[in-house]
Amino acid sequence: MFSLREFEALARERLDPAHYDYFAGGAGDEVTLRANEAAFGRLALLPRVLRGAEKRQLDVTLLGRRASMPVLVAPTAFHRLAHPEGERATARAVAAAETIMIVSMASTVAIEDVAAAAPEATLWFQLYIQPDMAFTESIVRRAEAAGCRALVVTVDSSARGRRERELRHGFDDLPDGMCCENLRDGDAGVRPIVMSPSISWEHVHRLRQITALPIVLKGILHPEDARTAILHGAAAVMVSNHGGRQLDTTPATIEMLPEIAAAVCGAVPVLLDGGVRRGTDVLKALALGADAVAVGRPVIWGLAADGERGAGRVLELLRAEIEQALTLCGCASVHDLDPGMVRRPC
Ligand SMILES: Cc1cc2nc3c(=O)[nH]c(=O)nc-3n(C[C@H](O)[C@H](O)[C@H](O)COP(=O)(O)O)c2cc1C
Ligand SMILES: O=C(O)C(=O)c1ccccc1
Repeated sequence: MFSLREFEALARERLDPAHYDYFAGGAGDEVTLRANEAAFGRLALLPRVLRGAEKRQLDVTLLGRRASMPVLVAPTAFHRLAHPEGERATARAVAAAETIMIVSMASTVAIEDVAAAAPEATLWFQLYIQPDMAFTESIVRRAEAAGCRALVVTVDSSARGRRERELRHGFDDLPDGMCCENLRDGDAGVRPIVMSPSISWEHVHRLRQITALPIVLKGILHPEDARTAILHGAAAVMVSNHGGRQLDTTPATIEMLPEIAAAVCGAVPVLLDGGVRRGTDVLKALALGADAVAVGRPVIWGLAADGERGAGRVLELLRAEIEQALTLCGCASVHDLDPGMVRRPC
């Protein structure tokens, strides 16, 4: 396997078609799903030459934790649909790669068990704020106790995206023996995840009173919301359109990045996900103002192909591609990239 795309092809062969389409699909006409990847393709890298740097530095520090490269694992639900070890395998691959896994609130392995499977991994916990704030607080306590280092609050999901591939397969529940383990509520069983239109900045404010963990807001697309996020004490913002799975026809994330980076103006780290498939995509995002990126589907394709090894291989392919592209761009470090190295051909 020599590229992330080959993993997707293999995953498609291996997975139940309903599960493949759950992972691969987007909302509506999948305009945004395609736009995320296509927008990277329209950008050109403008390399510098003869800058004589022997070694390259890929590591970054985010919210006080080192990652060996500027690539995180985005939160994605239901890893056990891709591999029996599920999120345990992903976390082990992330620990070996020395990067950061954002564990989905909708993981099919409980956050405590993900942490136990990979004690060395840096884990952040993704949260959909539930209107029942007492229940939200109990989930936050579990994430804290499991050793998660940040809360990544997803803010692009005031309703569930309408994904026609899921509707066509009638995919609306996990198979027997699998559930959202983080949603267990004592004798009440497993609660459904509520995506509520009532969630507001006020809830972010209340969450900050509940926990001392840094709060990352995921799903920011409007520069004005990036400014508001900082005013509300966000420790980082994540530019994301949920991989095209929520509101269709939003812009590609890489297209909004320059404006958001300008609005944030270095106040907090800026992360980006959506359509990152190559090391050159990572360089473009860093050049345009991201501190790091995250990958969603590619990790699932790796997991489906070969469990921990496959997810690990996906991360190592990206690392090798980043190192290669940095070298050819004349950069000794990921910090040497700047907006002048990215061109949009007219
Ligand atoms: C199958 C799948 C499940 C996802 N589940 C979640 C989730 O539980 N929480 C969340 O915040 N984002 C979720 N996302 C969105 C990802 O975090 C991320 O924004 C997106 O996948 C990035 O795009 P990429 O897949 O093109 O890399 C999911 C995405 C996919 C593909
Ligand atoms: O599928 C998704 O994109 C997603 O975010 C999600 C949220 C809750 C449960 C399952 C998946």
